[in-house]
Amino acid sequence: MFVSKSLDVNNLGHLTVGGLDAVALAERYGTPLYVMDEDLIRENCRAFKQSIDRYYDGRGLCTYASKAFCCKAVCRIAQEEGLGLDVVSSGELYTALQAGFPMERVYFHGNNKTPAELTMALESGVGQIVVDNLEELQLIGSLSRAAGRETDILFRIKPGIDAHTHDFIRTGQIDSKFGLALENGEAMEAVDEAMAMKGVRLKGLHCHIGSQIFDIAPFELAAEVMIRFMGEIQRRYGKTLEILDLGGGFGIKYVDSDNPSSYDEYMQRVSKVIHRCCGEEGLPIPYVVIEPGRSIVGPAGTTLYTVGSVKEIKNVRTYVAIDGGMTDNPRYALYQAAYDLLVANRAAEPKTQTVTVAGKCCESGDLIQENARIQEVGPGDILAVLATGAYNYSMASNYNRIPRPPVVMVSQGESRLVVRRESLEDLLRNDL
Ligand SMILES: Cc1ncc(COP(=O)(O)O)c(C=O)c1O
Ligand SMILES: N[C@@H](CCCC[NH3+])C(=O)O
Repeated sequence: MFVSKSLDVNNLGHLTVGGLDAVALAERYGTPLYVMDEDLIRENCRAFKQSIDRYYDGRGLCTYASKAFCCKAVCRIAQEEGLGLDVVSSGELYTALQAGFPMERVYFHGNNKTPAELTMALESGVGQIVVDNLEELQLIGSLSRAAGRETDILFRIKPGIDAHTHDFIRTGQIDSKFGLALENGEAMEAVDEAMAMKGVRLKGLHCHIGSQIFDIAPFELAAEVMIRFMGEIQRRYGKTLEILDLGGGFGIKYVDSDNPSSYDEYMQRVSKVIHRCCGEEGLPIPYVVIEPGRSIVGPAGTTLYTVGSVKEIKNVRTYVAIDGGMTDNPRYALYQAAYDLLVANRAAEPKTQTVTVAGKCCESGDLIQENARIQEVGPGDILAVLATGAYNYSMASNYNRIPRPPVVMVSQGESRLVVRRESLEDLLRNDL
């Protein structure tokens, strides 16, 4: 009935998230409110971990891509579930450090890491740095040598694959700001430089072909391209790379028409390709890393808003205005992302009208969804937007000086605050 198994309807006809009444949560914590089902996050972590253990005989790692939703509580969950962590900035790294995340299981990504970020990563003992470009390679080399150490690196490779997803979240093709291309030789040039360089140890390769991808075929193709390149490196240098990081990108169900493949099927099919290609190239099976973000936290999140005005413009459309908007969920404004929504206090009723849900920012494009089917709705109702656990809180802003909403985790029938609501004083904390 719902896009996420976290959701249900109780005998009051209210939406429940992780078994708790959404209307009661909205009353207790206020709106807008992000609610995350901790049990579902843990279930997703375990499903990925078990799968990778099964297909690679325990020689692999599921790292959680923290960009999807980063706070101390989620880093602790990833740690407790035995996952690694993908970070892309000093802020995400700092969050992981403050959460006590084991640094050897951290992979540091990013297409333009600053010298300060790289220094912080080296000083914190980050396990692997995923190098994006030649300038970064030089920088890591010199920082490592100055510190009298050797740093384990992977190269981010563009496998030249065009995955079917929104243009802004496609990253595997040659025209991408991320990584080193194979076609024009720059990836091998980087390998040559790394092999000759003191201060770095080339441990492996990484690719990430995009996000919200439903087909398994482009992932299989990427794995094959990467193993072939590992074979080339082996023949050129007699060096066997140990790690193959295949990134994340697995699609989730936002609306009924979305039909994601099972993650286990993805793992099985990709591992088959890896086993076959390694056999053909005469390579041992590498330590395989994956980096799901959206698929771990996305389905676990629900955002709750209070409806303010309902503006019916005859023969045009009906705007339902909420007390949040693009500041807590910019995904419709950015990608026209589809979401399922409902009136949480009338969740059992049929959806009888079509509305546009608008935020409160001074911006006409501040919409959460257009032409959304929804129950009868009026001022004071609680509107729920479903499957908002990924790239909502983490992409929130303070535009119009709107404070960011809090995050509540629900687990085993209890709720707890894991990120406080920003206060007006918080908004001024850096003003002089
Ligand atoms: C390098 C890298 N790894 C992992 C991810 C996580 O992707 P997703 O949230 O789609 O699983 C991303 C974001 O697309 C990424 O850029
Ligand atoms: N932020 C994007 C995805 C980018 C993934 C990060 N590389 C989204 O909301 O879909």
